[in-house]
Amino acid sequence: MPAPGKDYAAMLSAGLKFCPHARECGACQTVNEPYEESLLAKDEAVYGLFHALAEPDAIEPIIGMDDPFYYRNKVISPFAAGKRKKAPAPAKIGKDGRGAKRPQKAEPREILCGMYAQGSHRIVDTRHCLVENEQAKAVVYAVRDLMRRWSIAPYDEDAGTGFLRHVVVRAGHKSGEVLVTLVTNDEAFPSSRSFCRELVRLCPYVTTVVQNVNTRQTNVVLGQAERVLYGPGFILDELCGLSFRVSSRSFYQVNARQTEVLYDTAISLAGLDGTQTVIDAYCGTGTIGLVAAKRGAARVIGVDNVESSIRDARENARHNGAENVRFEVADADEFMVAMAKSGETADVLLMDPPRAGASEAFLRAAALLGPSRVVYISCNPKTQVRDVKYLVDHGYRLEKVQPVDMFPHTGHIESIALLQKAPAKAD
Ligand SMILES: C[S@@+](CC[C@H](N)C(=O)[O-])C[C@H]1O[C@@H](n2cnc3c(N)ncnc32)[C@H](O)[C@@H]1O
Repeated sequence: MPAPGKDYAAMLSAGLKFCPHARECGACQTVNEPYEESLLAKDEAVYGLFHALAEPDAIEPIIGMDDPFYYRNKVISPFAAGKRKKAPAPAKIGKDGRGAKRPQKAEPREILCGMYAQGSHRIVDTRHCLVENEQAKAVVYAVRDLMRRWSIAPYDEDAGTGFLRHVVVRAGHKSGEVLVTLVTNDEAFPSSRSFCRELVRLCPYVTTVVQNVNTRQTNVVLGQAERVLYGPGFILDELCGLSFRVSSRSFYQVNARQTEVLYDTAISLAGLDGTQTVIDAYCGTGTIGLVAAKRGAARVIGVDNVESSIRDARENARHNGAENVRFEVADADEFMVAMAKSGETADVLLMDPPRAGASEAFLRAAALLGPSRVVYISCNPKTQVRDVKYLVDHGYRLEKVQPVDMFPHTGHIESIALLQKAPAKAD
């Protein structure tokens, strides 16, 4: 077999996938390399980080995907004006007027969409992306075509002018429902109803469209204000046999197929036997906590600081018939500190913080609360190992590290660490 990554023509003729945008886009650093090699590199990185804190056989090899393509169920694209097309050279006109042509209308500027090239705001057209959900990607290009036809101006980030800034598309991996968020630079959206009607005609799998208004000059994609333009304003999707509601601003894992593997692994590491109180810290829409509630937790308390996520989490509890759960909107640090002070107890702490990891205040309160197990899910093992070390220094043992490949072809690593409270030392 030819060495993939070295000879693209050979790769294609061997039936292997090849990303034509890889060099320019830069989001998937290893997409044109053999998948197994990138898994080995991730294994080495995790081993390098954790080996000083755990027994060598406690660090498991990464769980990869059988089919590591088109897995991203969330697709984001900016819009911007491209270069104006060159005007044709003026025709030579004879004295008798021969050669004269009617003046041409100025060509409209191209509208660019796709992804920002790594570390820049230059848009690369990534139509043939190998990791994004294909239906969601088609929506991006349908929106771009409608912008052209309806003369909707793309946003100009330097001048702060133009109308459509971004589109964010989320596809339910089991339900097939698709949520489209149009991020606009103005609240007024004339003809939004006919725009949505046409979008749904072009992409009939779109089940809801939301307008998000972001008028600030910022790199943050979403603004605060939203209104539903079409459909219910959220999609439903299934994970681990439960149904989840996902709305525009709520966190939802981008690789749903591997999320099931991640949650199955985390819940089995939690060792639930029907008696435990479980905290689901940084719970998002309550997904992992609800799976725990259905698989052996006596009681689950979830906390997240995004209001819409908690609204979704409560709705998710209701429509999955989970009565042994409670979700709170709060800062996770404040929640943990209050919980530790109140004298309440918890047996298992499930935690899944953002890339920055947990704060020392959170970890101090966790150690004080003293759950017998901590199952720490992270999308950044560098901050995870820092936090694990804190817990190891404060009475816990690192029992297992299980990486799961949530982001194939990229350098990103997701891993689960299981910590167990070490027995108190006899004096
Ligand atoms: C990696 S996501 C995990 C979500 C969820 N466990 C899941 O699997 O879908 C991190 C979550 O932390 C929340 N978050 C970030 N900072 C927080 C804070 N200081 N307090 C509470 N939640 C926070 C975010 O809103 C987001 O939902």
